[in-house]
Amino acid sequence: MHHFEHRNGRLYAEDVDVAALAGEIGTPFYVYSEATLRRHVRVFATAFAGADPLVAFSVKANSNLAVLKILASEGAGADVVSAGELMRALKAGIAPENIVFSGVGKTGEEMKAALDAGIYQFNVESAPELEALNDVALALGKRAPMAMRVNPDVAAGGHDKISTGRKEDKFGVAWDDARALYAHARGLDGIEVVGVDFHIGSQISDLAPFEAAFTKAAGLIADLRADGCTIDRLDVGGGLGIPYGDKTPPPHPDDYAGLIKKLTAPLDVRLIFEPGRMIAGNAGILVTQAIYVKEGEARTFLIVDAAMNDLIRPALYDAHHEIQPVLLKENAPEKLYDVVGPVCESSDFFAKQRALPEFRAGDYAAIMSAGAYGAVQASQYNTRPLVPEVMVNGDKHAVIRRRPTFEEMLALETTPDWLS
Ligand SMILES: Cc1ncc(COP(=O)(O)O)c(C=O)c1O
Ligand SMILES: N[C@@H](CCCC[NH3+])C(=O)O
Repeated sequence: MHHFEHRNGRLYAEDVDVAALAGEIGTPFYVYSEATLRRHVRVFATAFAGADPLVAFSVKANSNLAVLKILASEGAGADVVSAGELMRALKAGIAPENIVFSGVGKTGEEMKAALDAGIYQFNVESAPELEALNDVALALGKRAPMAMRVNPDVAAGGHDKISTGRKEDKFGVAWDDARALYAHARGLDGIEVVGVDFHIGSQISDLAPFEAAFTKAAGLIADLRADGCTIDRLDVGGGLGIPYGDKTPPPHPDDYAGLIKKLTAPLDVRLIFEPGRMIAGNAGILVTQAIYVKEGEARTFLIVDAAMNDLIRPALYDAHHEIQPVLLKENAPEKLYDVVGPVCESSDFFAKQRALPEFRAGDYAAIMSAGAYGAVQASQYNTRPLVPEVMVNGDKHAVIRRRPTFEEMLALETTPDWLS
């Protein structure tokens, strides 16, 4: 069941008419479906009923407090990568014992905040980070629960810029160093070794890399246990791809969960998942309005009011997003468009040479699958206000982040006194 679909030629977000919403909110804006978020996070609860995995939503994918609150109400935890994300997760009501902290550059201050909060686990990514965590924990008179993020050196991920599990990527501890580093960690009084962690990339389109990484991790767990480490947890990261409408769809989340379940059954570990895109990606769309249709010499440009600063995925990763008219017109001819924004960059595009039903200035368009890595990666480039985010639930809707005023956008800036 899809929560963004046309009924009688009009796009609905659940039971909310998107064109009416656009009239009320003003374009561009993001819309999220609460029902979709809930359905996606329940995949794990269903697949692992009775096994009590921790589903730590990767907050970087969509960090809006309302989104986090919805996921928290489903029992989800959070995977955070900064003090800011930690603060959001706690504020949304996610219990500290359901929070894991990832990232290659955690600062001492961030470690302290997380230790004070009493989070579940630090995923440590290097030898110097391990020392720093030990020092911070000792200074607080605490022991930091620690899993090492190991780099299994498997290639996975939809795009070079989002691959993370290869030797040349900055993430994780080199496979060959892991065992020695764990042995060292065991001797540190500020560290409590609890598990093993990997995360191999994002928008992964088949299950083979997960199986490869998992098989290596299982071997490591056996070695570490033989060395005398207590390994009770395995964090398998995130990374499962979602259908964006261009390529063969990635495996269904049920199949992914099934594979992990089968592989981990003999291991006797508590599983931690860090899904981001899988939960939020297809729970959101970006609604925009055509400003002009420009007939160029070689192309027809559909110039819309959303831009790369609102959704940077096409510019950054050549990502494909489906584009749909919000209101379908009967017998509209198809035309080839470059769909672009108003920002002064050639990389400001949403689609190139895309066949779409004919658009006119003023028509609304929906950029699909924009719920993950959309609003969170937005900027105010060209002094464009961050666009509002709206949550729908059945026929209800609420603005969950409003558009800032220009005064608010400038409020942090001051002119040096020698200029006044
Ligand atoms: C450590 C970690 N966990 C989880 C995720 C979430 O990934 P995804 O949105 O692909 O599920 C990421 C981002 O790739 C990450 O870096
Ligand atoms: N931001 C990327 C995914 C990166 C995942 C971060 N760990 C995307 O939009 O596809």
